[in-house]
Amino acid sequence: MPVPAPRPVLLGVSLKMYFGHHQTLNWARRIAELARTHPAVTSGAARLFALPAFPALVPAAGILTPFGVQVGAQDLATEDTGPYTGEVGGPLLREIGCHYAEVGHAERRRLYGEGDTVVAAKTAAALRNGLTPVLCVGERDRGTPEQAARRTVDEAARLLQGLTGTVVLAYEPQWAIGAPEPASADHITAVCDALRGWLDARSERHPDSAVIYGGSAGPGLLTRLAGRADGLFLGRFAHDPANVEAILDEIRTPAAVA
Ligand SMILES: O=C[C@H](O)COP(=O)(O)O
Repeated sequence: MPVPAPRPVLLGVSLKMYFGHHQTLNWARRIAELARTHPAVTSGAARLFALPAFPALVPAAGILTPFGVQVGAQDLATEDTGPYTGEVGGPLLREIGCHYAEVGHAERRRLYGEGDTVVAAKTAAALRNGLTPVLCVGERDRGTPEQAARRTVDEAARLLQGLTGTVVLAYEPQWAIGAPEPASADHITAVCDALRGWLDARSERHPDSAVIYGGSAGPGLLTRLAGRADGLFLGRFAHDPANVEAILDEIRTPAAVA
């Protein structure tokens, strides 16, 4: 039986609300140049995606997608169209070239009161509009890896109940977001292994899905995770493209393996 090809490492970046418009586009140009030239990307060993603020989506997609870097929104409406002032719906996001929509980030839960019902409805909205949800899951308080794994798998199961389609599960322990350091490699791998096992048992419902880690992720972490996560979901440490390059340098390319 042929050996399945290893999954490409998936590196996503959410710019949150950190950058201005021109700053976003300058950053996107640097990332596009990395995607054009870095062997980890050109060999197919790594895939990149970026989630800028809504107004930058169209120009950022114009800069990034020609080099295979997919873009996505940091949020989307539960509804597709109608009288929802200030919201942005999945059909529009799809129309302007989004591939991803992030849902369930801890900041949206904590600051904007989004709970499981809203997060599940946004996940459904993404899937029915052909967008891959980047579904953030993760425990609020620091505990043991076993507790975190149990809680996080339960959360994913709750939020994806009755839904089918490719998803990216972004494991983000809430206590590690905006921190000086990520969670320990042992903690991350225990939870990512549990999420991977859960997804693999549902591969017909959620084909080609990925489990990535976010929460103060930066250079060096992929190496410490030794392939036990499908990639990283980066925040502050991706603001400097040199850090993205350093992370890409950690990924073994087919040429480097041979
Ligand atoms: O969306 C990204 C995560 O919340 C991680 O952000 P951070 O790396 O700045 O902690």
